[in-house]
Amino acid sequence: MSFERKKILVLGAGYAGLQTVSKLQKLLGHQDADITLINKNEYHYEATWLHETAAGTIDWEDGVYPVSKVVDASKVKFVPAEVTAIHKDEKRVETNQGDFEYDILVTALGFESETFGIEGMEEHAHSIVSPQTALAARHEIERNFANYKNSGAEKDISILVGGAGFTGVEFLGELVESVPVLCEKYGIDYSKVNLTCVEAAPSMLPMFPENLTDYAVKYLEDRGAKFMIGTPIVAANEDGFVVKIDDEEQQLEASSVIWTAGVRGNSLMEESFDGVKRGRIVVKPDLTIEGYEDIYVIGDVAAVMNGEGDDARPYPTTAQIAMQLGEHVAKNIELTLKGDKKEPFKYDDKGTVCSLGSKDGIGIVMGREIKGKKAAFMKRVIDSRAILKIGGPMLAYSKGKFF
Ligand SMILES: Cc1cc2nc3c(=O)[nH]c(=O)nc-3n(C[C@H](O)[C@H](O)[C@H](O)COP(=O)(O)OP(=O)(O)OC[C@H]3O[C@@H](n4cnc5c(N)ncnc54)[C@H](O)[C@@H]3O)c2cc1C
Repeated sequence: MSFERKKILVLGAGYAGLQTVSKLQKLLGHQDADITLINKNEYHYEATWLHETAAGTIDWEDGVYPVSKVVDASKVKFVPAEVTAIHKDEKRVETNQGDFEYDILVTALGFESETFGIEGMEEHAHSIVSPQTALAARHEIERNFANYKNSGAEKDISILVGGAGFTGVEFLGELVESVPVLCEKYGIDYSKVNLTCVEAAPSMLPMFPENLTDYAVKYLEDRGAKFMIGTPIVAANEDGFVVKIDDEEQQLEASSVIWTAGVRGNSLMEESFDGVKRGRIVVKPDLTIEGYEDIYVIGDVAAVMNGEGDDARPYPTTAQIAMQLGEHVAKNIELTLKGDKKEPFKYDDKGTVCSLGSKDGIGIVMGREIKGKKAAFMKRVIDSRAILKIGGPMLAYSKGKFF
């Protein structure tokens, strides 16, 4: 391939950014481009495993690996740095380690917590959006058990989970596994622990049919979880959540409060681009943004539209689509460098599996409903496949969920 050597800058080493780099280094030769990857940490974390870290069913190190395990240093320069500003008209990115210029930019800065302005939520609730926040939640949960007997043991241990969406349900699935272990470790009767999930919407897990949702609820209720569905949280405070029941505000007391009900795209997006809503910008079918042929936006900071005109709706932001977007951007960059036309992105939805701890789950895979052990097995396949696709067989062997 012969063409002018362009500077390609990739921001973020999550599923989208790291998949872009992994594919680019396969598609391009050493002399074809200057590729730089910038990420806040030296490591990549499996964001889809964070609820496991938060509940304490895995160690946080299990869900992370060094970015250097994926990056071919002869083709890609990896810079651990925090992006602080994107100057789209100057083709320049500012970081805490200096400025970087680019010809082609791939923005893949991922998600952060969204509390929808609920009073006190940011201050009083833990979120599950990074290894650090997940670890903080886990430590607080365990502290309650460790201190239970010293505290006079008058009150039950109560854990409140805000949101019965995908993350909330997966987190509860882990909690019903880890809490009995904590009870045993600290000599506490399981009946002294309350696990309550509060959800504003009248139903939960809208991506699954009712029979699968009912299965998940029964599985979790049988193991001690309680659900308060159709119950809006109006505030969080040091005692727990304030909820609205029959138009009356009521305090729910808790020793630990975890908010799982909202994520948004990185807030750097609003500061850098126009027309950004909740950290997400609408991308064109070729995954660039309007007016900027050389800026690709992918992963949780992108609104990738499904359909056309007024009926168009963004696809849900998931790791599955983030990885497909990363691969597609790498292909479009290769095409551009060769002087060819970029191709439109087509999403291949392979389905969704929601885990209920390590041994159970529900899901729809290739259009077929699954539940129980089969779903748990499928989840391990999906988790390990992500590592295989990005990092290859050796990394999947050391970090995947089968060995
Ligand atoms: C608990 C949980 C369970 C989930 N389960 C599933 C699931 O089962 N299936 C599924 O498909 N999806 C799931 N998701 C959603 C999925 O994790 C996200 O859609 C996915 O992580 C998005 O990938 P991304 O690459 O866009 O962003 P991210 O994974 O968020 O990666 C962004 C990267 O950018 C870095 N970064 C951020 N800001 C800066 C900065 N200023 N400077 C430099 N670097 C920066 C971050 O450190 C990170 O490495 C789950 C999410 C959570 C929280």
